[in-house]
Amino acid sequence: MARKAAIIGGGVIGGGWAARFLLNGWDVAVFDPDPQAERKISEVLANARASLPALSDIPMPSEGVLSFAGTITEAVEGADYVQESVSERLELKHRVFAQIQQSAPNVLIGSSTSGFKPSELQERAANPGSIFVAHPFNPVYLLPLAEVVPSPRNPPEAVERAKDILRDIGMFPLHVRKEIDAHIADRFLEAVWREALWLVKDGIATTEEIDEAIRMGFGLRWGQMGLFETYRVAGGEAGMKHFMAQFGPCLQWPWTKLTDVPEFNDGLVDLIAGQSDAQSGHHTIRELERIRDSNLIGFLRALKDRNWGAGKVLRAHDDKRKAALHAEGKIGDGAPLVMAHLRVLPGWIDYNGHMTESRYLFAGSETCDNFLRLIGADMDYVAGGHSYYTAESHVMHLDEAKLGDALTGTVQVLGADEKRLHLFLSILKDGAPVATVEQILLHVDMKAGKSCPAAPEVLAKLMPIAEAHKALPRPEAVGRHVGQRKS
Ligand SMILES: NC(=O)C1=CN([C@@H]2O[C@H](COP(=O)(O)OP(=O)(O)OC[C@H]3O[C@@H](n4cnc5c(N)ncnc54)[C@H](O)[C@@H]3O)[C@@H](O)[C@H]2O)C=CC1
Ligand SMILES: C[N+](C)(C)CC(=O)CC(=O)[O-]
Repeated sequence: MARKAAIIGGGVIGGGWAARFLLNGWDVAVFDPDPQAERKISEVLANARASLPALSDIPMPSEGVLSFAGTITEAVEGADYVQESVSERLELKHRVFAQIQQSAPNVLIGSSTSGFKPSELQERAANPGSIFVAHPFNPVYLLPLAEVVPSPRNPPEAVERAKDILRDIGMFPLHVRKEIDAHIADRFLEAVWREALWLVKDGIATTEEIDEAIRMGFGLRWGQMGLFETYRVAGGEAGMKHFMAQFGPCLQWPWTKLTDVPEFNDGLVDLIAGQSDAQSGHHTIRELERIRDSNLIGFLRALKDRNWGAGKVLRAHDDKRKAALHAEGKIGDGAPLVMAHLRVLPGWIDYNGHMTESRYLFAGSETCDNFLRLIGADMDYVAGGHSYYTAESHVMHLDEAKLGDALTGTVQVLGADEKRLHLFLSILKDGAPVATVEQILLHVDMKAGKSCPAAPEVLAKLMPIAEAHKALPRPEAVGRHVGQRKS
C-alpha cells in the first residue's frame, strides 16, 4: 500500500513537495486555505511530470493519489510523514504544529522554514521531538538537497527515520550538525543576495548583468564542484594552501567587507523589480519555470552520466529502486520496458513544423542507452573498455510529434545472446507509436575493436528480460525492409 504524506501549505514550496512525493509513489493530502491552491498545485505538478521522469533510467513508480483536505485534521489522518510549508511566520507555524499534533501527536513533521531554528519551531509544542527542519530548494521536485536540522530535543532515531523518508523520494538529506539561523545554504544565498542589492542600488550593475556574471562563470562551477573544491583547483598544483596564501590578504581589502544591508525601502524594491521586469518580463513565471527545469534536466543528466555531485544521488536512487523492482520481480516481467521520457523542444522542429527525422532516432538512442544502463552496461562499464555498438537501425515514421509533445520510449528485447542484442524501440505519444526503431547491437571490446561476449553480470540482468519478452507478441514491423508493402 502507498505511504501517505500530508503537505500543510501548498504554495511554491508545498506544491514542489507534493509533486516529489506523488511522482515517487506516495499518496499526498494537501491542506491550504487559499482557494487557488488546487490550481497552483496542478500547474506545478504538470511541470514536475514533464521533467522529473527524465532523470530516471528505470520505470517511475505509479503516481500516488493526490487529495485536497478541508482541514489539517483530515490531511494528517493516517499520514506517515507531514511536511509543513506555510508562510515564513513563526506564530503561524506554531499554530499549525499545534493543530497537527492534536490529531497526530507522534507523526514526524519536517518544516520547510528558510530561517527559523528547530528549537524556535519546537517552542510550546506538545511533542517537540517530532518537529525538525527539512529545508528544500526550489524546484523541490528536481533539486535533491534538503537540509535536515534537528535540535537537541529530537531523538536521533527519529532524525534518521526522517532522512530515510527523504532518501525514499530521491532527496539528499544534508544533516546540519548545529542549529543556526538560516541553516547552511541560505547563509550563502543571503550574502550573495545582499551584495547583489548593493551593486544594483549603487548603479554598478543591472539585474541582468549580475545574472550574466553568475551564469556565464562561477555559477556553472558551483553547480558541479561547490566552493572549496573549485578553489582547491584554482590554487594550481599546490592546491588549497597556495590558493589561501595568494588570496588570503584580500580578506582585509574593501571588496570583502560589505556586510551591512542596503535600506529596504520602496525605492529599492521598484529599482530591482523594474530591472527584473525589463530583463525577464516577456516570459510568464510558468514559462521561466519550464526553461529552468529543462536546463536543470540537462545539467543533472550530464552529472548523472559522470556519477558526480547531484548526479550521484540520482544514480543511487535508481539503484535502490532497481533492486526493489528486481526483488518484487517487476523487472523482466514480460512487458516492454518504459525507458525514457522526452519533451519535444523548439530546436527539434524542422521546416515542416514537426519533429525532424533525426530526433526520432535520437529518442530511440536515449531509450536504448537507458536500457543499457539498466542491464549494467553503463558509463563505468564503458570506462572499463567494453560497450555495445549499434550495427543496424531501421526507423519507421508512423505519426507526427509536435513542439511540446511528451514522448515515451519503450524497449522490447527481440533476442539476445552473449554478443548480440536485437531490440525493438517504440517512441510513443499518448500511448500510440509515432516511430519505431529496430536495432541490432554488438557487444564490443573497445580496445581490441572486436566483438566479444558481454560480462557475466550484464548477461545476468539481460537474459531474464530477454526470456520474459519471448512471451510478448512480435511487432508487425520487425524485419520489415524499406519500401516493402504490407500484405
Ligand atoms: N520560495 C522559496 O524559494 C523557498 C521557501 N521556503 C520556505 O517554505 C515555506 C513556504 O514558502 P513558499 O512556498 O515560498 O510560500 P508561498 O507564499 O508560496 O506559500 C505559502 C502557503 O501557505 C499557505 N498557508 C497560509 N496559512 C496557512 C495555514 N494556516 N495552513 C495551511 N496553509 C497555509 C498560503 O495560503 C500559501 O499558499 C516558508 O517557510 C519558506 O521560508 C523554503 C525554500 C525555498
Ligand atoms: C529566498 N529563500 C531564502 C526563501 C531561499 C531558500 O530558502 C532556498 C532556495 O530555494 O533558494
